[in-house]
Amino acid sequence: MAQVGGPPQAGAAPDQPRVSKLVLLGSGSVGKSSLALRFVKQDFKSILPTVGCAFFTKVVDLGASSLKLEIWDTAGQEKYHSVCHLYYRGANAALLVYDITQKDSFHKAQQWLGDLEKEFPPGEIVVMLVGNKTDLEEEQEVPFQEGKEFADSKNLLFMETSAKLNHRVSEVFRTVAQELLQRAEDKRSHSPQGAPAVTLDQGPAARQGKCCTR
Ligand SMILES: Nc1nc2c(ncn2[C@@H]2O[C@H](COP(=O)(O)OP(=O)(O)OP(=O)(O)O)[C@@H](O)[C@H]2O)c(=O)[nH]1
Repeated sequence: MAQVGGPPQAGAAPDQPRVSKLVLLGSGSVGKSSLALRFVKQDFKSILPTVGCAFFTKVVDLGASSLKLEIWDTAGQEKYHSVCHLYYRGANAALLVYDITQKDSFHKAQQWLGDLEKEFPPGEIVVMLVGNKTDLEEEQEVPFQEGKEFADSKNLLFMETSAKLNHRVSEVFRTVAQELLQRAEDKRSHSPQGAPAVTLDQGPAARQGKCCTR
């Protein structure tokens, strides 16, 4: 579990990086907090179950541009499920995390997607399916191909990670950040006056090929 933080800032000054809200969803113990901790603090340790929601921020430097991610780490335990939709309101991106050694957690991630689909029109937010704990490959219950096929069928980005071994963790967040910036850029270039866009509403299909490897 991470520390519960205060409310995030609503926006950023013109010289500040664009701010996007990313929410981590998935069953208890799949490694949501560990992924956030690894990405934000380059750390991995035994952590207690999240209560309610924990909050992190990190500026992702993508060379020519950067993006500030507000990372909302939700509690996966069933008893908190009813409050979780409060956290993903206003999200620009979601990571649907499952544990590759727990088939149930893969099914649960699919249910979370159903919840997101009720909240957001198709393609409005960037969604990545993340199969965590690849270091436990010998116990794998959800093959890579099964995760990828599901992600493809739903037009989601997809990666497998190990928060423990720091395998592909930063790639997950950087890919989502890149996608958010790309969509904002696409939106801006398609708007009649070239005005900066606020709504992010294009699907990731065209760009997802680059991030479907272990
Ligand atoms: N082997 C292995 N263990 C991991 C990995 N990621 C997390 N864990 C362990 O899995 C357990 C649960 O991790 P958390 O990060 O608390 O999981 P969570 O999804 O945030 O859990 P909730 O807060 O209950 O929703 C902890 O004991 C972690 O150390 C991983 O990549 N590999």
